[in-house]
Amino acid sequence: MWFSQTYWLNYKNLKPVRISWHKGLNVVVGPNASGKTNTLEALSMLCGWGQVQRGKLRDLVNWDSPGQARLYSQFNGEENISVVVSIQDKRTISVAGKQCSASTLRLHVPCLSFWSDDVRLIEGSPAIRRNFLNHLCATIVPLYARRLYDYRKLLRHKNYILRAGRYDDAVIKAMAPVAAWLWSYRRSIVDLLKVGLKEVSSHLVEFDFEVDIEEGNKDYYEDPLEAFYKSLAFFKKEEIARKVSLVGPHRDDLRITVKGRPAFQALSRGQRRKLAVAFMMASAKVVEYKLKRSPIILLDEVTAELDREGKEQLIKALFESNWQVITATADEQLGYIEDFPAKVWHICRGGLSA
Ligand SMILES: Nc1ncnc2c1ncn2[C@@H]1O[C@H](COP(=O)(O)OP(=O)(O)OP(=O)(O)O)[C@@H](O)[C@H]1O
Repeated sequence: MWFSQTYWLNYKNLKPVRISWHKGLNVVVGPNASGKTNTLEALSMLCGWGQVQRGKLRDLVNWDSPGQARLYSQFNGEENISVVVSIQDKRTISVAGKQCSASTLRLHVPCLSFWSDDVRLIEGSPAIRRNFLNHLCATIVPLYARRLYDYRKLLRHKNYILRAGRYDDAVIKAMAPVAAWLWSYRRSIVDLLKVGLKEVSSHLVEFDFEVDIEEGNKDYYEDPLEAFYKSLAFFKKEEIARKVSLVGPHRDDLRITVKGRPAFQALSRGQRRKLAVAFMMASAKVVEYKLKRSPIILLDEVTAELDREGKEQLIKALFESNWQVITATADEQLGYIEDFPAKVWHICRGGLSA
């Protein structure tokens, strides 16, 4: 899928403008605070995702013109559809004139984004890697988001009971099938992610690395349901003593190593950024394998901290991906790379132009 035309009104600092996007690689160049992230955020919302930073929906409406913010897009590709997103105190989405949910829209237009903080995928806490996996799994199967929500609700309840100094087998019984489902699904996606990483990383990273999922204190048993019960039995005393739930998908992590060492120790910042981008591109491959649709890729400040060679490698890899990629950068020199294979857009004070 790809954005063919967009139009926005009253969205943050963005000036109303009709844009006909290039089907391949697009680069939005502009100084700080010009509206690059806002542009990518508006595009991401048109694909059914939420705000980049937590806050009220009302904060997305232009401060000087209270009312509604409206985003429009025509998508082409595996399907030709028009999408309208209206934002005020709540968000409403319509696809081809009919109201629909964000998760349904995400299935029509799979979109993966990489925000400047996502470089922490390699060096940050396990929660960041779990979020990455959750985002990918939910893009492919909307039911995943529902199961995750149910699991988190049960987990909160279990922790509440543990804090009260009790242990409740009924909660465990309710949690077990959901935990087993999440573990199985995550593992199948990580297996595909490894295939995707093999395909994309040779163009992007010059070092070998290993990836695997580390399931939250799970003992090895073929059947994940059995593994959940057996691991819980093993950790029961410790859970009661520490008053916290220690076994389950909420403790999962993606183990990323280079020559047996954690990647965050073994790699420079630029290398970590390249590896994070490789993960993002590999996840786009997974979406393509599973949904049989080309994903749209949104990248914010992805070339920061890369040397000239790294930037050229990345641009080449993005160009050759055959996906629609829209990337934003403050790096004015990027557009001047020789034979630059992208459509360059300029943004200044919220006004986007060719
Ligand atoms: N609701 C709003 N109405 C009007 N302006 C807003 C609103 N919300 C945010 N802004 C402004 O949008 C401006 C641009 O933000 P954005 O994050 O897109 O910049 P950027 O081009 O990505 O900058 P940087 O290169 O520094 O990351 C900010 O200066 C912010 O004050």
